[in-house]
Amino acid sequence: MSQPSSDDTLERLADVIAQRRGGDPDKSYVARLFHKGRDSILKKVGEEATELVIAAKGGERQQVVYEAADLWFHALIALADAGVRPAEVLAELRRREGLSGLEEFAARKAQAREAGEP
Ligand SMILES: N=c1c2ncn([C@@H]3O[C@H](COP(=O)(O)OP(=O)(O)OP(=O)(O)O)[C@@H](O)[C@H]3O)c2ncn1[C@@H]1O[C@H](COP(=O)(O)O)[C@@H](O)[C@H]1O
Repeated sequence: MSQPSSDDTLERLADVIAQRRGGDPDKSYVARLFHKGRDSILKKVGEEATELVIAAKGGERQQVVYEAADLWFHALIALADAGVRPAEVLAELRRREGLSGLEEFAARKAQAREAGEP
């Protein structure tokens, strides 16, 4: 049996997060975080990013998976707070597919030079 795609997982999780918004903070972690407000959500994203960095430095594979899941989960809450769906982020990544990061950087630099920016 084939596994559902990761795109479905992010969309389904985003649906659950949207449903929890405005829910009882005593019954739902997501509701509690929304209740605490944007600063708390963004602080959590920063903490989870740092935890992923530490795990990746440590090099323990499974720990990296756990911390990346924590980061993606909290990033989805931040996206919901900003009114952005995962599909929009995935579409942006798809748009960048095949576009070399180095070429994009060089084009941006050239544009800035033409515009007389330092
Ligand atoms: N994927 C997750 C998920 N990942 C991590 N977490 C929680 O995120 C919290 C923060 O993680 P930390 O490592 O920072 O742990 P902590 O020490 O408890 O946090 P702090 O006290 O330091 O703030 C933990 O309580 C985790 O349980 C999650 N909580 C919920 N989900 C998903 O969200 C759905 C809705 O959850 P509820 O809103 O709780 O119903 C669930 O069914 C899951 O699918």
